[in-house]
Amino acid sequence: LPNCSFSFIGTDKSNAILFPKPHIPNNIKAYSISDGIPEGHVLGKNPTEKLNLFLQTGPENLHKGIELAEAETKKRVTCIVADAFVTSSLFVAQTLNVPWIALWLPNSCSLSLYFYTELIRQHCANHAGNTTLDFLPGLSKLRVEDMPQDLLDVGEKETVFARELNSLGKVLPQAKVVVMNFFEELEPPLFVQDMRSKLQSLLYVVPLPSTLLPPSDTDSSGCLSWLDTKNSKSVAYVCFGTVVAPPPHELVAVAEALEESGFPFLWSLKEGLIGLLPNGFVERTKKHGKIVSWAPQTQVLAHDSVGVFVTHCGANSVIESVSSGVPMICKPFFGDQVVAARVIEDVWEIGVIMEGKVFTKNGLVKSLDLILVNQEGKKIRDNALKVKKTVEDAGRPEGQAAQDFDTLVEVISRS
Ligand SMILES: O=c1ccn([C@@H]2O[C@H](COP(=O)(O)OP(=O)(O)O[C@H]3O[C@H](CO)[C@@H](O)[C@H](O)[C@H]3O)[C@@H](O)[C@H]2O)c(=O)[nH]1
Repeated sequence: LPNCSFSFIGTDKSNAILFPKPHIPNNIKAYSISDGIPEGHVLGKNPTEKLNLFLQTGPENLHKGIELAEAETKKRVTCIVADAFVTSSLFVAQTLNVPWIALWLPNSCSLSLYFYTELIRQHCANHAGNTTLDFLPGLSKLRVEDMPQDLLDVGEKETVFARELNSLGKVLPQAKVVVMNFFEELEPPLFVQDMRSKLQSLLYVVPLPSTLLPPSDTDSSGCLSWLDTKNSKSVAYVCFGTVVAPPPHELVAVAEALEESGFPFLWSLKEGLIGLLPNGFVERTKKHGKIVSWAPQTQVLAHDSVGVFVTHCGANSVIESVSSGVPMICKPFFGDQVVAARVIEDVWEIGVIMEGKVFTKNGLVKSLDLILVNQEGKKIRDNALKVKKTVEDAGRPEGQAAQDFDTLVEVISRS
């Protein structure tokens, strides 16, 4: 839409990361609003603290961003496209009398939970952890133990972030469009049907097959050339995304498992965490292991040498893994990650969840053996390749993603 102006409202910090990047078209301009973090406040370890502080700033903060954009462009805002859980953006859209388009960026299936909150809470209060939630359309494999804590916390325990999420069942039907960051072709059909019956419009936009995914930043750490020296499907790639980190004893268990199993491994591990690894681990595993603080993940997963992804199941990691046909060993931490892990293990059958959702040396060695070499893992490996094929087909010009993209462009340009 070269004739439309897009004002991207973010915090100073997020804009500073995004906007120096190449490929940003000229008609997108960034405006910064408050991140809600009080001056001098030191953030704790809880990954959602930042979100809570930002969400507390409410609609006034967003209004300020819109005022900045309107003053500079001398144009009126005609449509708001926002992260679904920033629900105050709906109120801003209503005040301005413009359509609200909500983006659901976490793992897609987790959206269902916010339409069945009360039923889920009752079910969880009365059933054991391994009981399935048979009443969830298309997601009857989900279990009580897979339910995000944020969904179950009520009263004083409910954070601002949780409150926003838990209100989505009422809020999202007011969106002109809800956009999923996933492939409709991989969703359980009953889930999609159920969501469509509750929303004005549901579009599946964005991801393309791995070959077309935008490249991650350069391979300055030499991951790809290192992978070139390894055998096909032999390497375990380990990465837990940008937000979470396993507790120290689990990091040690991962290291011990990688050392004991002897499989080649590539580990993207934040610099500050290397000191937590067992003494001498880096030196001892130098021959078959490589640790970097940032890997070009999309290309790593698309590399033929990678045979398994040890992941926290963040939505982008899942998309990148399924696009490349790489089976997963799942260690979800919170929220949508836990739901995705269950879908990976029990719906697509392209991976396994760590027992008890905890890393232990023996547990991880067992899972690596299963996926990389054992005959019993063949079905998982084959399924991962089938899923890759589905994604490739879904990304073709005549596929649903391309059609939904055109529909979204039309909705925005008409508003
Ligand atoms: O060394 C690295 C590490 C990460 N990445 C990229 O960073 C992104 C990480 O995204 P994701 O897998 O979604 O993880 P997080 O950013 O940690 O995920 C947060 O955001 C997701 C999307 O809303 C949610 O699904 C998660 O629960 C939440 O933790 C991916 O594109 C990776 O390719 C790299 O390229 N190299």
